[in-house]
Amino acid sequence: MNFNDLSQNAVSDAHLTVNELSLSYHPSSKTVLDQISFELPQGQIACLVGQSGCGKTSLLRCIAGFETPTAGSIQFGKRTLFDSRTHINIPAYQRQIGIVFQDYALFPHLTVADNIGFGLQHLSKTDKQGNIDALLTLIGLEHLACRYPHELSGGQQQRVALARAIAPNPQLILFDEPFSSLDADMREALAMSIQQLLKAKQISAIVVTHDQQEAFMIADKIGMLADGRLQQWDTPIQLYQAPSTATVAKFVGKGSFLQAQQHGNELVTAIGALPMSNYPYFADSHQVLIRPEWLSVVPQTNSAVNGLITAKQFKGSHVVYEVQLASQERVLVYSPTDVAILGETVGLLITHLPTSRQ
Ligand SMILES: Nc1ncnc2c1ncn2[C@@H]1O[C@H](COP(=O)(O)OP(=O)(O)OP(=O)(O)O)[C@@H](O)[C@H]1O
Repeated sequence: MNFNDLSQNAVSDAHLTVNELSLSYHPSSKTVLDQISFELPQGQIACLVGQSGCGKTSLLRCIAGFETPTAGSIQFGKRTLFDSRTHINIPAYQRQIGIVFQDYALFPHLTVADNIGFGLQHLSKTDKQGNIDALLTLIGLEHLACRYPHELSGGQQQRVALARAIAPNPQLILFDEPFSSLDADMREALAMSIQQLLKAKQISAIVVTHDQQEAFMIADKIGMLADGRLQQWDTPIQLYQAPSTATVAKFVGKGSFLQAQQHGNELVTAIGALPMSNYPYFADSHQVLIRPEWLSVVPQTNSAVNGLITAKQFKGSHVVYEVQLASQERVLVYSPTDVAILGETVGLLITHLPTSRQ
């Protein structure tokens, strides 16, 4: 059986729209989700990031149908899954959404093949076996079909969990920290193979992760939550280069904040005047964000802006310098080579112009 046959029932109308979704677990308790709105076109992968307790899992559980939001709506293609105004609330088991949890949640008494085939009871024996074989091939575990979950590694178990979620042919799969119990190499390899698999099948996915690098690697869109509010819903590059709030800027990636005074189209800072349209500027605090790779450490004589190296870390592929400016502000700078020693006075150049903010 060709694996493509599995997607023959897929409808193209699988656009997820979450509109002004709010949630409080108890009427008197605080708002856990506060008017969350975003859209996810079919086949796109979104990652939810944010501090512990910001509401990532709660949002996933609302979409899955495990929690009842206090207000708002969830539309998936032509189907309304939830709408507080019209009192529509499709039960979880009828939402046709796949779910993959952190702990795999495989059935321990079923083999790999039977775990994958669990949601395919409605098919004939031949069709069911065909689907299971195609999925086993897809996840590269044909040779382990008869094993039980406890006889598999963590990565293998997670691949079986994914195959089980894909088997009923959902158009959306929700992942809650799917790779968190795996080691770094395994995480990266599995994240990439799952991304390819989802893309090949045009399955949309929402992935809750603590790992920003993982989100950058697999996401078409990243949603950053803080205190139950969606701070930004954007491409990974935009989130990194043009964070819309200081909260996002502080959470995503590394960087330094410098005081900035706006003069026309420029931001005047201790490292010079910067074109305002290119740099993330937070007007309420008069601060501009400078990423470490936007600057270079050069000999003192090569720049009008000087600073003192106050810290230095060798990271293998690059060196991280902390440079104290005349204003007493400190900036981080990445350098591909080791060019200065601790306590040395160096020059600083702005060598990279971030892409224009949209
Ligand atoms: N069943 C529940 N009843 C009451 N409060 C809850 C319940 N589940 C979660 N909360 C609260 O809702 C808030 C958001 O929790 P949630 O698990 O969604 O956050 P999270 O971003 O997924 O956190 P983490 O990254 O630690 O998993 C927290 O303050 C949490 O204590």
